[in-house]
Amino acid sequence: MKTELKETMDPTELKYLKLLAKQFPNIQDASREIINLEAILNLPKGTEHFLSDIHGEVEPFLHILKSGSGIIRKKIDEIMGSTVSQKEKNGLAALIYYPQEVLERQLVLEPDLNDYYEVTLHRLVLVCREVSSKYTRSKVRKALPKGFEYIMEELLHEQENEPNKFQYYDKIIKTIIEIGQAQPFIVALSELVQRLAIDRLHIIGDIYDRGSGASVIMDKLMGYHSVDIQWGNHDVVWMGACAGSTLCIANAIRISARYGNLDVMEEDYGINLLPLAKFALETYPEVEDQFLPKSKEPLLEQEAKMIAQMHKAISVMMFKLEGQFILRNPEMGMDDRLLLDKIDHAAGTVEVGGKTYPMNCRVFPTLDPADPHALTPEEAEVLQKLRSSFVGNDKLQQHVDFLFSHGSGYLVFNNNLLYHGCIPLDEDGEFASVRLGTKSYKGKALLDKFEKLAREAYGRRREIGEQQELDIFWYLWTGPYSSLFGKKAMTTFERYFIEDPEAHKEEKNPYYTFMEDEAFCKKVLREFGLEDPRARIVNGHVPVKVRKGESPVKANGRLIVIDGGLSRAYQKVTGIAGYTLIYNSHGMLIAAHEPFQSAKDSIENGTDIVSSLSILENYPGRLRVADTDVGKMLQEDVEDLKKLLKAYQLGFIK
Ligand SMILES: O=P(O)(O)OC[C@H]1O[C@](O)(COP(=O)(O)O)[C@@H](O)[C@@H]1O
Ligand SMILES: [Mn+2]
Repeated sequence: MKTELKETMDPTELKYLKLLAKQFPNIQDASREIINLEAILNLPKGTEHFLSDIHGEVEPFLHILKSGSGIIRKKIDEIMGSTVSQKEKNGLAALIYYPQEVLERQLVLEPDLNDYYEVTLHRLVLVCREVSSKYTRSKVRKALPKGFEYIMEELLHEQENEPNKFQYYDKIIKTIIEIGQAQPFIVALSELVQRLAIDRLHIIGDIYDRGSGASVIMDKLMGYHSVDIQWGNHDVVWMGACAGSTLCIANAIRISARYGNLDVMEEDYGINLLPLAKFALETYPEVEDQFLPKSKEPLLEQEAKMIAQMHKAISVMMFKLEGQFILRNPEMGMDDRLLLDKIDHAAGTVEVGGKTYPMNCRVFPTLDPADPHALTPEEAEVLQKLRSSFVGNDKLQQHVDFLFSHGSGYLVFNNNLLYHGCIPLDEDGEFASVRLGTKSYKGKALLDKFEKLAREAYGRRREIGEQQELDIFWYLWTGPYSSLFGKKAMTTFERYFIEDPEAHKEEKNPYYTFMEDEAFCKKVLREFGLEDPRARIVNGHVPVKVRKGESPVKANGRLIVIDGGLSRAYQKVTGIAGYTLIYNSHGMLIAAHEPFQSAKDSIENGTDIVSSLSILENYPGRLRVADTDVGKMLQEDVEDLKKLLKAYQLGFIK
């Protein structure tokens, strides 16, 4: 037997097993690990949570995150059934989401606080047990808050239904209250429920722009236990801005001005906008309506006026820089976006796509018709100052570093393909072939190349002398074959300066027609190595117009679009406040969210924002860790360990 194995054992394999033996130096250790891994493989698959197009809307984002898109409320229902009133269940959910705030209110409202604490602690432990039941003890232990680990473990694993254990269990809870630790304990348990309810968070792009809270959202994501991000077109603008692209910087400021968020930009990132303000006040004394901010809160007239002036100043700079970008990158095929040179200043018209339109504005004091894309010395100076504010910005850099370390252009994860925009197609539905440098790329290779170029540009940002080296970020924002943008052109210029809505239309890539087709989606999935009939594409970027009868589920369930419009500015178009997706061991659920009132409303009235959770697919058997990507790796580990065990048993390794 021994010789037989010796003859068949590959020397490289033996070498590998000897290395493995350093980690598991004897039969007992290797056996224990095999048993441990086999047990993990049989646990139910962890819950994944998908969010997209957050667009700086921090309050609804946090609420969706805290509530696990309704998963926690569902668990409460399952545990409490109809033994507890709806009102109490809502109250418990609100407590789990906002423990500090709810407890503060209870201090005033509750006639018998100790009784409230006791009931609440008992209930929280039940919920906590339920959400932790999917994990190994060791994983739960690692998630336990410092200081409370021991007691929490006791509570989570005690069988209080056993008569001789009940008193012990009950005493722990009573003592927590007696020694004045109920509040911190409730907070810790609530946060633990939030933490354990979701095993992995996926953000399908567009964290930035429109709303005011992107920086807070990034901080939250950086502290989250397990997250990946697929870059959105709005995110790459900020990534490019951080790398020093003046064009991306101008665009980030333009959008912040458009939505009245310049103050947040100054407060959150410490961007010094004074040079821009000074220049704008001197250069554009008149206010034009199209540059007034679309702000949720009414602004003081004077403030709105000043933002409008800055908005116009930075937009003109952006159009000039975009013109320079187009001229230095002829192969990118964006000549049709050269528009400043198509303005007839005397007639007050502009020619776009062979059609002449009247312009709603004739005031372009910094524009030289002979050289329309040249910056004036003052504009160049303003941009240089803004650039140094962005490039030397520690906080922005931390956020963008995180977008690079935890983000990518697309992701294949547990049988799903995740990306923000699209796979660029030709008119006939074939993967479009795009020339980048000396070669052409299409399908997966194109997305890989985009990502590689962005990573390289960011990695080299400190050595970069020419703006051209950062142009990949602008192409990803608005290029006709950008996988993040997915449209032929962005009509920003037209939407500022031409009244005719015909000129504002943006033509979508044929992808958005083909995405409805099951055979096409399967082809995309195959391109990314997903052959399983249950594989799916999860897409963001295009608001689902529920109001017009659109559905987030396309192509017989092979593709799901989860941009329902968290962005408040888009809710009138969509009719709801966004979709999110849950993928747990039972299957997939889509949560459709109603517009979010406020965290205050949830705290005071127990209101939630999930309007409905609908089942997209229910698997007949439960999915196990063995069915996941991590599970596949663990299975390989088990195989290796079994070989090691055999090598020990047969004496190849002593
Ligand atoms: O409504 P706004 O903020 O002016 O933005 C409109 C622009 O946003 C875009 O839709 C891109 O943003 P999204 O990625 O959120 O769709 C452009 O295509 C369009 O020109
Ligand atoms: Mn987008």
